[in-house]
Formats: sequence, structure tokens, C-alpha cells
Amino acid sequence: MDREYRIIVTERIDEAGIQYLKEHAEVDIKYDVPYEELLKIIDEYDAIIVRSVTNVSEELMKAGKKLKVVGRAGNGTDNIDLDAATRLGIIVVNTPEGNIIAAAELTIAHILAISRNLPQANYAAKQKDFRRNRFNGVELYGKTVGIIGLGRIGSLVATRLKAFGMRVIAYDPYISDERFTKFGAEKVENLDDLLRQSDFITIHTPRTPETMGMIGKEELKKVKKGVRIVNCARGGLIDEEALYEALKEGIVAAAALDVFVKEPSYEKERDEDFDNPLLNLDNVIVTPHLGASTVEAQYNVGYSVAKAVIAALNGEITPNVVNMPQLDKEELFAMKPFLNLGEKIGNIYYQVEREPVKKIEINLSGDVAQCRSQFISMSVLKGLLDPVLNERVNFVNAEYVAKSRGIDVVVSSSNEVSDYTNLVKVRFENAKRSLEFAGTVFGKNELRIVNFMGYEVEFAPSEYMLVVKNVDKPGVIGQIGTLLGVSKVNISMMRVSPSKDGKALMVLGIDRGLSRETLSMIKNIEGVENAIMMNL
Ligand SMILES: NC(=O)C1=CN([C@@H]2O[C@H](COP(=O)(O)OP(=O)(O)OC[C@H]3O[C@@H](n4cnc5c(N)ncnc54)[C@H](O)[C@@H]3O)[C@@H](O)[C@H]2O)C=CC1
Ligand SMILES: O=C(O)CCC(=O)C(=O)O
Repeated sequence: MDREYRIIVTERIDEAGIQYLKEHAEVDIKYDVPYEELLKIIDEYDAIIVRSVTNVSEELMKAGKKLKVVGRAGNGTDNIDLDAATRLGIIVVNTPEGNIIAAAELTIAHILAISRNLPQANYAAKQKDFRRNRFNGVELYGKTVGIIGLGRIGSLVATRLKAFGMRVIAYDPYISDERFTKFGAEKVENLDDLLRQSDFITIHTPRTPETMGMIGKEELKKVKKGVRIVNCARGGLIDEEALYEALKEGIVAAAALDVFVKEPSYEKERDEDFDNPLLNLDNVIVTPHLGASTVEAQYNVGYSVAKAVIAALNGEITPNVVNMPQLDKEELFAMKPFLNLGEKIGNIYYQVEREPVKKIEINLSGDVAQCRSQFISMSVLKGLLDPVLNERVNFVNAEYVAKSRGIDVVVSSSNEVSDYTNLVKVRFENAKRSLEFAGTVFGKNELRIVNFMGYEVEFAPSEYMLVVKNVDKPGVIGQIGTLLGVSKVNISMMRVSPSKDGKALMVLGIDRGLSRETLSMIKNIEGVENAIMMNL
């Protein structure tokens, strides 16, 4: 076990994921736990792992006083209040790629099922009713399918349906023209065009305020009579009441639904509380949110979410954090030492100067200027604010917290040539003065601070450090060394800056924290202007 983390899993995930979690944390499995009960116990947990049913509301996350991570074993995160998670500094991770093949294949299965009446014919045949004339279907070949949302799943559906000889048209106002071409889909400029032309419609957008009910009563007036509709994305994207009416009137010939506005229980043998009139129509086929239910997808999402949650709990930046700008693995690997450096610099300011910061100017030069500067600024903010505030500050909410505290952050990059192949310079401005620090990364991940409050001094940040500003005259260093010796403090490293205005800066790596008395004795040495104990 890494640390004493406790994780609650509220919906079924693959055993491989559970095993991984158990190797690293204490795990409680409470599938289908009622919301009110979860609200009472959530404060015991550092992380929660859910699928699509658990309502991870602001109320729940606020009640989870220790909650650091929400893991979504799957793709859509519409059951998680992402804004609230961001404000609260709770990391939300998902597994966006793990189940897309499964979801696309289920969509194809549904399209085939409603074109050939498979479930109805199967049911009848098992009742020994083999009258095949009741189940005359339609071919996909030569028909037009309209795909709404040509993202990860929509595009997989497009390429598969092309193989059936279908004409594929798609509506997605948020993607480039190249993407339509890449997946062999004709772009339609508006939803109405798609509705008018399609023999089959399949929807693959996320559930957002914009997409909720995007096919409603008005839209269903514009469809081709006899259209067949599939929803393997999210309940409510197609208005359930309007769909019911259109199915009854024969405007929609058939519908296949994997999802509903109100999700049923996926654990009970019979969910008597699930009452949806669509279930009563013969031309509707339904599945219990099976889009991700394949051996492969469940392994993918269960194992990946477990790994991501443990990594996030251990403070690692992981890919697939939903409420943070995305970084791919390679970028993350390249940037990690600079993120550590930024965090150290932010933390150093906090240790040196307890004055609230008004403005931070960050300048990146050399290799680091190629990195996404937003992440470096987030790391500086995290290092600065996390120790100061009662609330948790991490990569997820650092920008939000800084903004809400009126800290202005300006980031620039320069081609300026310096002695270092990369350099992160940070100037902190408070009501009284401004302080400058700079750092670099040697080799793969050797951090060095090279400018400390305007003094050129190069040192590797370590856990306990003593920084002394003194008049540059003989004897001061000796007295400090003696005092530390008497206090049984070992010095592991010492660097002295060149003199500036008759003052020098001495940085010492020491093996433990200093007592107040020792620190105050150092401050009282003649010629010492200031002494700061840092715990990095
Ligand atoms: N049934 C199931 O078990 C599963 C369902 N899903 C659901 O499938 C859906 C799609 O997932 P992905 O393809 O991974 O998402 P994605 O984010 O890759 O693609 C969504 C696409 O929808 C487009 N879009 C957004 N708003 C739109 C609008 N108003 N009109 C037209 N297009 C719009 C976006 O531009 C994007 O290209 C999600 O709702 C997800 O939750 C995903 C996995 C399994
Ligand atoms: O099986 C599940 O948990 C639902 C999958 C899903 O809808 C998603 O990943 O968005």
C-alpha cells in the first residue's frame, strides 16, 4: 500500500482494476449505494470511482472533506459536477479511449438490429412463431446515415457504416473540414439538413445543456418518414416524450436506445422503479447501457481508471484529467522536471516572503520555452498557494484560486541566450516590493535554483535549507558554521553568491529543521541581515 488512502467504488468495474486499487489503497466496494447513504460516508474517502450512474454532485464533493480524486471508469462525465470539482481542487480522471470501440460496435449492432427486427424476430421464434413475413427488414446498402457528433465514437461508426455501402453524412459544428474528409463523411451545415436526408440517425455527442433534447418535437417534424434512430450516447439527447409520439405515429419506424434520461439500477434483478413508456412500444429496442460492456472495454477502463486514480492520489500529473488542460504522455514526461521546478520556485517565494502576491511574471527561455507555458504557471501557483491556503490547491484549481485572490499572472517566453539551456525566471510582486527567482533543469531532471532574490547562486533545492543574507566580510560564514555545529546540525551543501552592494547570499543544505532559538542566534550574528529557514 502506498499510503493510507481509502477509495470507494460505487459501480462495478473490472476485477483487474479492483486488484490494482487493493495493492495501493484500502478499497470499499459499495455498488448501487443510495445517494443519501453515500453522502453520509463520503468524508471517509480520498477517492471515489464511478461509472455513469452515481451522481457526483457539488453537495457530495463538499461533504467529501478528504476527497481528492473522482475516477470515472468510462468516457462521459455528465454525472460529475466538473465546475464544482475544479473549484474544490478535486481531480476528475476518466478513460476516454478505453470503451470507444465497444460503444461504436454496439451502435452498429443496434442499427442492424432495427433494420432487420432481430430482437422481435428472436423473441417470436423462441415462442415458436416463425412467420417471417412479419419481420421484413430494410438494407443499409445505399441508404443515408446521419451521424450527429463526429468525435471518437461517431468517427468509428462512420468508417464502419461506409463498409456497408451507406452514404454517411455528419453534423458537428466543432470540428475541422479535414475530419469529415478523413472519416468519409459528407459535412452538413445544420441539423435540419441531416434530419431531412437521413434514413438512419445516430447520435454521438456528449450530454451538455446544448445537446440535451437536441432532437425534440420540432426536429422530429423534419425527419424523413420511416427514419430509424439510434441513441447509444446519453439519455435525453433525443427527447423521450417526442420520440414516443413519433414512434407511435410511425414517423420514426424504429428506435434503438442504450440510454435513458433516468438511468435504471444495473444491479437489481428487477427495477420496479424504472417506468418508461418507451419500453412498451414494439418498434423500440433497448439495452441496459451496454455500450461499454465488453470484456476488452471493461478491462481497459477498469484498469486504467484504477491506475489514474492512484497516480493522482500520489500527486502525479496523469493524462486524462478532465478538469485540467490535457497533456499527452510524452508531453507530460518532457515537462515534469519543469513543473517540479515551477512548484519549487512558487514554494520558495512563500517561504521567503509571507506577503500576499499581486502579480507574477514568468519568463521561459531555452528548451522550456517550447513547453506549454500554462502548465508552468499552474505549477508556480500551486507551489505558492498550496501551503498558504486552507483550501487544497493543485493543478486543477490553481488558476481558479489565483484569479479569485486577484493574482495577475503574466507568462512570456524569450529567445534571450543565457548560460543555461533552459531557464524559468519568476518575478513576484507584492505591495512592498518585487522578488526575482530563477531555476534551470540540468540533464533529465536535476533541478537548480540559479537566481535567489536577485543573487546569482546555484544550488539544488533540498528538504531543509538555510538562506542567509549577510554583509560580505570575513568571519560571518565561520560563525554560522560553528553555531550549526554546536546545534548538531549537519551541513550537506554550501553556496555563496558573488557580492552585490556589499552583501552576499549564502545557501546551506542542512539535515534537519532549525529550532527558533538557533535561527534567532544566527540572525543575531553581527553582519547577518536576514536568515530564512526553508522546508522545500
Ligand atoms: N453507451 C455507452 O455505454 C457509451 C456512451 N458514450 C457516450 O458517447 C458520446 C460520445 O463520446 P465520444 O465520441 O468519446 O465523445 P467525443 O468528445 O470524442 O465526441 C463528441 C463529438 O460531439 C460533437 N458535438 C458536441 N456538441 C455538438 C452539437 N451540439 N452538435 C453536434 N455535434 C456536437 C463534438 O464536437 C465532438 O466531435 C458521449 O455522450 C459519451 O458519454 C461513450 C462511451 C460508452
Ligand atoms: O458502462 C458504463 O459505465 C457506461 C459507459 C459510458 O456511457 C461512458 O463511458 O460514457
